[in-house]
Amino acid sequence: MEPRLKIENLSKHFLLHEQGQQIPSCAKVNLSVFPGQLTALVGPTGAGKSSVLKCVYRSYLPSGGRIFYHESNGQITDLVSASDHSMLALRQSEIGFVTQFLHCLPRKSALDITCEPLVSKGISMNKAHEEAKRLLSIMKVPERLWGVPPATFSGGEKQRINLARGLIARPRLLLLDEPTASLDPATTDNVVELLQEIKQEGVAMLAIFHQPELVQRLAEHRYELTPPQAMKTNLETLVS
Ligand SMILES: Nc1ncnc2c1ncn2[C@@H]1O[C@H](COP(=O)(O)OP(=O)(O)OP(=O)(O)O)[C@@H](O)[C@H]1O
Repeated sequence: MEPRLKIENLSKHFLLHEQGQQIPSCAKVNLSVFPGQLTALVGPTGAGKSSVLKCVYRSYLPSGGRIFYHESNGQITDLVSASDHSMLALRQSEIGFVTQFLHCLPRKSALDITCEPLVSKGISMNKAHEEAKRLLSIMKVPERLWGVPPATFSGGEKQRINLARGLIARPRLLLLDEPTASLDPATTDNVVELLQEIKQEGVAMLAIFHQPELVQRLAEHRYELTPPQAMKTNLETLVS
């Protein structure tokens, strides 16, 4: 089977100019993600797991390597060198990212926030509302909260909205950064079931889970990262 995502020799480091220091974040990462399967990123704190996801989504610009993504039109795009315009288009139509945190416009109801990705794909508001209600029920968000803006929700409630919104449009590649971190066991079980359901639909996933038990239940592949060595560098050497 062809991978939907193939990462080759990916590295990311940050340059702290004031301290004259280079902070390595991840290095020599090589992995593949296949349609209908989940690859889990594992490793200790600071090993660079989130940085890998951010490089794929291009919130971070990689320092080296290649990230090949197989688009729905058959084209293979290197996400390291793709234009910002192409990246935005892929984020809108094919690549989704669910983190622990919900960033959204104030004064929009939880239901409308959940619907947004479907509506922007041209699905009617009625259909989008129906699917959003199905997902919010699975996530055990109480119905009384559906019409309320999530700004005042608890951490766990916000995370449920975030997940429902991230899954509703069925991206072809789904990046998950500890999506169940503040959920109770019953809701976590529902999320696992939902992720299994969308895996069967062919969605490819690259994910970080806090609980090793979830890796065991959901992942076809594991990729272990080790923290790269911190380097103190002379900035003059770096820029020359
Ligand atoms: N924006 C940034 N600026 C500077 N350093 C960063 C930045 N983002 C990440 N790092 C550094 O890169 C390293 C890897 O961080 P990252 O968050 O990717 O690790 P992680 O494996 O996801 O950790 P955790 O399991 O604790 O979430 C850390 O040393 C971190 O301090």
